[in-house]
Amino acid sequence: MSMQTENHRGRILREHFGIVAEPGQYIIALAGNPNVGKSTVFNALTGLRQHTGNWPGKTVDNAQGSFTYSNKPFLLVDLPGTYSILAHSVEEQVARDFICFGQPDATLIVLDATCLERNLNLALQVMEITPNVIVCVNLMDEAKKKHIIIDIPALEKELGVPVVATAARKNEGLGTLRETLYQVSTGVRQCSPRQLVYSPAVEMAVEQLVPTIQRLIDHKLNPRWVALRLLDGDTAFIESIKRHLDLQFKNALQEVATV
Ligand SMILES: Nc1nc2c(ncn2[C@@H]2O[C@H](COP(=O)(O)OP(=O)(O)OP(=O)(O)O)[C@@H](O)[C@H]2O)c(=O)[nH]1
Ligand SMILES: [Mg+2]
Repeated sequence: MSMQTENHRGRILREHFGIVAEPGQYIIALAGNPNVGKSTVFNALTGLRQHTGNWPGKTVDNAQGSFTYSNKPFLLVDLPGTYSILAHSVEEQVARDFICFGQPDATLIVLDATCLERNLNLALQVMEITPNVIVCVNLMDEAKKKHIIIDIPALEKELGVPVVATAARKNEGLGTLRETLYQVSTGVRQCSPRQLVYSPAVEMAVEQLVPTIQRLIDHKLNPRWVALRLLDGDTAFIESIKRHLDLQFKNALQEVATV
């Protein structure tokens, strides 16, 4: 990555999200349903190197913590616990906007091993936004107690992104998690997340919108995801684009949205 891009990215992060990142630090967003052990994972990875506050302009907690792995610096950003990131609440909006516009190098999604099916909804949503996803199946000790067996390699194959099993409270699986975060953030390991396929009518509309969106957004966002949000009539998303991207882009995108 060029120095110019890195500086530009750093500036966007600091101004809009209150993220205090050092130059060269890899940024990892930490997402998950409420009460799945996100903060436990966050604490296990960052120890005491953390600071907390609020998201700018919101009464939503913001925790950031740093760690070093293989001589590379990382900043972990703990997002509010949400079941979805379709921005139906302020927490969902904060999580969605950071994953979309904060341009983290990777997004770590923590899932509860005892109710995987419900938790996978959020993982699939994030996988529509960004390819750099790592799934952490936490609470493996609780799953074991309930005789729930999870085939991690099969899940990894189905999802197309790395899956790591952990019991964060017992500090189990954290070594593998660190190594996987390192590999995905630095680009050593490429992910190819499975994409949801919608009805033929939706897919056809997406196909028609994508080339125009691609031209307008200049690789800033995943065009398929933007097309899906526009087709969904997601006005909150258009508001977020207004806040986070430049005016020229905003006006052009609104024209696309009204076609
Ligand atoms: N048995 C077990 N308990 C865990 C594990 N990870 C976290 N916990 C416990 O689960 C509870 C919730 O953990 P948190 O880390 O606060 O979960 P969270 O996702 O940050 O919760 P919210 O921020 O409220 O959404 C706490 O009591 C943790 O000690 C684990 O791997 N095994
Ligand atoms: Mg928490």
